[in-house]
Amino acid sequence: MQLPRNVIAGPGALESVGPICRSMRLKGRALIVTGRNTKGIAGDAVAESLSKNGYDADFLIVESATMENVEKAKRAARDTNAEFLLGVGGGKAIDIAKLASSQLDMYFISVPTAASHDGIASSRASIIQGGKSVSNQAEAPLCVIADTGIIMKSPYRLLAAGCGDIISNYTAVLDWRLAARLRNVYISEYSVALSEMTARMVLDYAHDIKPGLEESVRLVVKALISSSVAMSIAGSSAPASGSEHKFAHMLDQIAPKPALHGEQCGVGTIMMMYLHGGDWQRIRDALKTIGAPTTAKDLGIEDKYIVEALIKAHTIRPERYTILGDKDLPHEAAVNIARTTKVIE
Ligand SMILES: NC(=O)C1=CN([C@@H]2O[C@H](COP(=O)(O)OP(=O)(O)OC[C@H]3O[C@@H](n4cnc5c(N)ncnc54)[C@H](O)[C@@H]3O)[C@@H](O)[C@H]2O)C=CC1
Ligand SMILES: O=C(CO)COP(=O)(O)O
Ligand SMILES: [Zn+2]
Repeated sequence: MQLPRNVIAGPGALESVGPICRSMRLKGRALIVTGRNTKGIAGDAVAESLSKNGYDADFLIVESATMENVEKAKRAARDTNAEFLLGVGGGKAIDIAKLASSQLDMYFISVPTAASHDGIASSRASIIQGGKSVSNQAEAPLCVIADTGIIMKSPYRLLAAGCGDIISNYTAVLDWRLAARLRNVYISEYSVALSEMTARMVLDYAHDIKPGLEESVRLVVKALISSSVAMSIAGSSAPASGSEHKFAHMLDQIAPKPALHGEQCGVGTIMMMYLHGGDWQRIRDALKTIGAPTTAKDLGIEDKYIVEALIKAHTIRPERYTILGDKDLPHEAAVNIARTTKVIE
């Protein structure tokens, strides 16, 4: 089980990046893997904090979470003689830096600029390989430094997406239990308990998650970290990624303009909860209350892609058995799932 050694979350946390690296006795140059926008939002401030504490740093700008970009990050780290990496930005920059540093045997520090995903502190990296999303084992970050002041200023849409990524733990756990019964896969009850508790916190406090509220940011950031930890305890993403994630990853593959990861996972959770015979209306109501998408229209994705993603979702991570089974869904069944749950009209 691998967990971060230090987790700092609070307003102004970015200033502690340099001092934390000192306290962790890190040596040498740093490579900051970040996005085009997030460099200005946080990357430059991270470099400044490092510099004040005697560290030189180089930047690598990345956009998509592909294996090519992981290789690019590894090359950049070698070319600049970096000795540790920081991922500064959304889930994609963090996953690229996380996997590159694991493969290079280097320390990694996670600096999220948005509360949009639960990969902040996990030991997993979701990377597109051969056109498909693959969940890779990686090392958990040495430290997580989440500046809630910066996250507070990020678009509310990102925070609402993070809630969708957390609420998806409900169906992920149902799928995991199903796979344990049908396929005899290992299940960690500690991980299940943490994963479900985290999702329940967001569901129960949905009314308190609103734009412009510091408390909302704090609640969601803590939930994302504990969901990450549930994955690290399990040693897999099973407690936080099941059929609803397969659906979301398939949409990323086929929709001309996919929505945010967490938004797609939230909509997937409504439909997969219906398939599991659970209270899908409660999931839908909570997402609505938070202001997260609940329909194809909200996602900005045409109905036909929702149906196609449902039919083919089982082909993502075929080794992870879920309620979607291991065959294409009949077209009519997929339409029925999406219509009954009001995802499509
Ligand atoms: N490794 C793991 O355990 C997990 C990995 N993931 C992966 O993470 C990715 C999804 O993460 P996202 O953050 O949704 O995607 P992302 O990294 O593409 O970020 C979404 C957008 O938010 C912008 N952004 C970030 N911070 C901002 C700020 N402060 N102000 C304005 N804009 C800002 C980014 O520039 C980007 O345009 C997917 O690839 C998903 O598979 C998701 C959950 C868990
Ligand atoms: O997105 C995730 C959990 O929220 C990561 O898991 P996968 O990459 O296995 O889907
Ligand atoms: Zn996710």
